[in-house]
Amino acid sequence: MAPAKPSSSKDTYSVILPTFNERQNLPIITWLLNRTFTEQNLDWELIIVDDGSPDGTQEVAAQLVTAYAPHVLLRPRTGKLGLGTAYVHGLQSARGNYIVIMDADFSHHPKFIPQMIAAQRAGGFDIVTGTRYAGDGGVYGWDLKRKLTSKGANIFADTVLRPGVSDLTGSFRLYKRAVLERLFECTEARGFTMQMALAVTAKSKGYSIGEVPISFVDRVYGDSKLGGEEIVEYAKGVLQLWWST
Ligand SMILES: Nc1nc2c(ncn2[C@@H]2O[C@H](COP(=O)(O)OP(=O)(O)O[C@H]3O[C@H](CO)[C@@H](O)[C@H](O)[C@@H]3O)[C@@H](O)[C@H]2O)c(=O)[nH]1
Ligand SMILES: [Mg+2]
Repeated sequence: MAPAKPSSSKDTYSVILPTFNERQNLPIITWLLNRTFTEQNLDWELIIVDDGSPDGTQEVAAQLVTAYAPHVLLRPRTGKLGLGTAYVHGLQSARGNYIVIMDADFSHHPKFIPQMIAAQRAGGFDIVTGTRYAGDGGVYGWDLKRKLTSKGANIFADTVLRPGVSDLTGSFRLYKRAVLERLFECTEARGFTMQMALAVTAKSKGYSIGEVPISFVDRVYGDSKLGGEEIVEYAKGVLQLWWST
């Protein structure tokens, strides 16, 4: 799909970037985001929600706030409070009418953002989700166990809930701000289950979801924070949603 055409619209895109031990990734992802939005002539901001990373991520973020002023904001929290509440926290400071949620470790590459914006504009979608499991999308660098976990999680949720979204666990998404606010209000899940719960709830409320195939490349620096506990929580979350819808 063609990238979004340069625009002089009044739209503002707020990128919410949760970080935990992303000192090495943060400067490069910020540079790429700045280049991407500048090339597209789009108004943008980056909101870094760091949870007291012991590796010094916040010190790096503070330098980026100065270097990219006024585009970068740091909204730190004192402890590791999880991905879902980090999004909610970041949204409180966002001024954009569109919100991009993504990871800081390059598994979600900024180069896909113009395609997501173009898809949103073309289809008028409430949400556009990056998908690893449709079209040219794919996953690179994961071992077999992680690939099976991810694919299995999607098949499980799709079989139980039938939402018609090809990548339910992916978190690289563009939302209309009002839609995300509404979904946060009516979705209890705040762990790794949240991505799936947001997509399923969105569908049940009649919001439209477009898809853009993405290449998800495993991180080079740092470690994933996904563990066995999150997988059990995910399975419980699918069943709870099934029960309540
Ligand atoms: N602030 C904050 N950030 C966090 C926390 N835990 C993780 N992060 C940040 O959230 C992003 C994703 O964390 P990863 O640890 O890299 O997750 P992953 O295992 O690669 O999982 C990704 O893929 C899954 C789908 O397969 C997604 O479900 C998941 O949301 C994420 O995108 C990274 O930017 C990481 O620094 C936390 O407790 N607090
Ligand atoms: Mg990752």
